[in-house]
Amino acid sequence: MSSLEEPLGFDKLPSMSTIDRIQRFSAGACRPRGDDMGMGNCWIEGRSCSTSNSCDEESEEYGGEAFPWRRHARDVSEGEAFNRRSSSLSKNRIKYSVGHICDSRYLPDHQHSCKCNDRGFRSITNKFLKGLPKFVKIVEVGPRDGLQNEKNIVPTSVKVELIRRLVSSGLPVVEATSFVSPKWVPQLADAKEVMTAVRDLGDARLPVLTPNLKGFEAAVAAGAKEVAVFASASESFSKSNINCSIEESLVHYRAVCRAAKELSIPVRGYVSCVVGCPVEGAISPSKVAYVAKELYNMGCFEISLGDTIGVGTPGSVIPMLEAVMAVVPAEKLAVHFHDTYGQSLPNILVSLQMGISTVDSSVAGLGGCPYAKGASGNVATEDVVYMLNGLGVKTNVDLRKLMLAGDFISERLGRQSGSKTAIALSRVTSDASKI
Ligand SMILES: CC(C)(COP(=O)([O-])OP(=O)([O-])OC[C@H]1O[C@@H](n2cnc3c(N)ncnc32)[C@H](O)[C@@H]1OP(=O)([O-])[O-])[C@@H](O)C(=O)NCCC(=O)NCCSC(=O)C[C@@](C)(O)CC(=O)[O-]
Repeated sequence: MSSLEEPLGFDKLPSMSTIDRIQRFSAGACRPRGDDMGMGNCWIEGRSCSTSNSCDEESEEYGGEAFPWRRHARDVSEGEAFNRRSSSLSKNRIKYSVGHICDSRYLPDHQHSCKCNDRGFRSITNKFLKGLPKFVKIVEVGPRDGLQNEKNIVPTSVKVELIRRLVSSGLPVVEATSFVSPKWVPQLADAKEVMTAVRDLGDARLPVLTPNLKGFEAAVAAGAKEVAVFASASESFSKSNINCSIEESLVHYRAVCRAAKELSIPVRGYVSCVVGCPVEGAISPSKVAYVAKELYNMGCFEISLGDTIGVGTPGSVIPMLEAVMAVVPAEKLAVHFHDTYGQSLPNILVSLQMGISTVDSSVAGLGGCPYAKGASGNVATEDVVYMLNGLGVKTNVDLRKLMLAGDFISERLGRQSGSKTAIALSRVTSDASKI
């Protein structure tokens, strides 16, 4: 490990009390709890510790809402089913590939201390982080959003293997492909073959994009059990992306939702250009709220808000979310950030603080929309998982397996991963192997 990767210079620490605080966050002091996959959550949630001197109920000093938009605590049962499997995989993996060299700060399931008996420290973290959810559902969009913009056609077998690896990393949802016109998106012309090959992968939901009834019917015939429709908050982007106005698209999507309801197929709704449009510039939050509400009213079980060209900052994301949350409940919303300006992680953090607990991301930061000039890749899933691990928020994703999936696709595409976490952690591992 190079000195740059040391999180703090211990020699420069001002006082013993600070050292004490840091030790609580270091490998020895911050042992993961066996019963929760090392994702003990008390320093975020301020509760649930098993030791007598550990966190009790949330610090009274910060009993009020840190963020006015915050919804009430969510049911975390959705992720619990993955816990045991991921836990045992993690332990084996760590011993095998990292051995004793790499300390637990880098372990995928590393979670900072449950022994948070330092009231001052707890108060500080509670003050800034108590609105975070316990569990974040990550919707992996790499095989679809990530690959759709690739110029060279990726072989179907590679797409299928990528999906298989992503699923085996514990991701609960992996968007597999799009049943769109092959003239518009040639890269995904093999949607039927991909879906047919992955339809029986057991452990994850595998939604596909369907812009109209034709796409919906083809998706269902290929075995899709969940679909997504994609509208835009920008009129210009709607026309360039799906060749129709926003209102026309909503007519198509109502038809898809009706057909899906008859077959009990869940439909996710996307709204793109929620902050900015490559043609129109800034998009007003009220337009986003309007489209989101229409999609919600027609039966979409979840609305994903896409910053398609990645121009948002917390300064523009907060008012947008506030407008949407006035018409669609926070627990029905997801955020979908492209990382063009490196703003995705702060945007995600602020979204979580506002009560959202579903985040779209793309392995190795793949991505970009063919009809949004200048749009870069989605936020890398590895970076999201790393941040959430550090915050003690559960995802049930095995970071090591996820990184292997990222290596796999990056090698096939002939380029370095777009994930800073993947690059940094592979450097740590390779440095370690020289010792
Ligand atoms: C919507 C259409 C189809 C309209 O395309 P169109 O040309 O207006 O459609 P049409 O109804 O006039 O039909 C033209 C031809 O397409 C065929 N067709 C018609 N529908 C389908 C279908 N489903 N599957 C396969 N073929 C289809 C249809 O059969 C016909 O074939 P032909 O008679 O010429 O041989 C087209 O514009 C299209 O496929 N667009 C998709 C573009 C796309 O996938 N963009 C990327 C999505 S990413 C995004 O939106 C943002 C998001 C979700 O990632 C969030 C974010 O990042 O912010």
